[in-house]
Amino acid sequence: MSTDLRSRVLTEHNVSRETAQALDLYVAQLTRWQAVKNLVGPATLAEVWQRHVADALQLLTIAPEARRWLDLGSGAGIPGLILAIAGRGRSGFHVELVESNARKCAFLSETARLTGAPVTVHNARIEAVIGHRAGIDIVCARALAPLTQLLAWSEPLLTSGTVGLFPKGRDAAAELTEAEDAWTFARDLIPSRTDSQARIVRVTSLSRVDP
Ligand SMILES: C[S@@+](CC[C@H](N)C(=O)[O-])C[C@H]1O[C@@H](n2cnc3c(N)ncnc32)[C@H](O)[C@@H]1O
Repeated sequence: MSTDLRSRVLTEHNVSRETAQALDLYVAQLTRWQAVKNLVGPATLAEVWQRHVADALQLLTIAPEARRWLDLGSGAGIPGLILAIAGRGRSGFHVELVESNARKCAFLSETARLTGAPVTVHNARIEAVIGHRAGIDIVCARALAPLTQLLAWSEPLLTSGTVGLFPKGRDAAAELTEAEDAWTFARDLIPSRTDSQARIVRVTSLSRVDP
């Protein structure tokens, strides 16, 4: 682990000592489970503070007022569990994590318990749960599916006032073009703080394109 990177990330995000301890616990858990369960790309663990922690925390800076989050395809809790750890001191802050892989859900539940992160873990497929969610401020998903698919899954929320935040790589513009064939929506492309090539697509006011 790079101590410099850790310090830089904690300073940039103005993280309290308690939250820093909880994030350290998250990283320790990820490292421990990774040895046997392979939760993230092995090469990314050496840069966990930049590639995963900072990449997740930047969403809080985009939506500082949001309290109720839904993270689709959470995997090892990126971004959802990291957001919950950082936001746990904020009144009403809560993150729902949807993940179909039971092994990853075991990691999410154990790490949330150890860090005191306010989450609900849904060990389920997105299709089975998303139509039953309400009162969600932000739906997010990283490294899960092309934007068109993310919009299709999130339709019940994005047509009802929820905002979508979808971190994307250098193909963000192409994914937007494809999505605009099927959907009408307002959107911004926000530069990523962790990768100069990457963008976070913010989506609001979704509706289907008339046939
Ligand atoms: C490539 S990983 C990304 C994980 C994490 N968001 C990240 O950025 O590191 C995608 C995750 O989504 C989960 N997943 C894929 N399709 C899903 C579905 N339909 N419902 C629930 N989870 C799903 C997979 O099990 C996997 O853990």
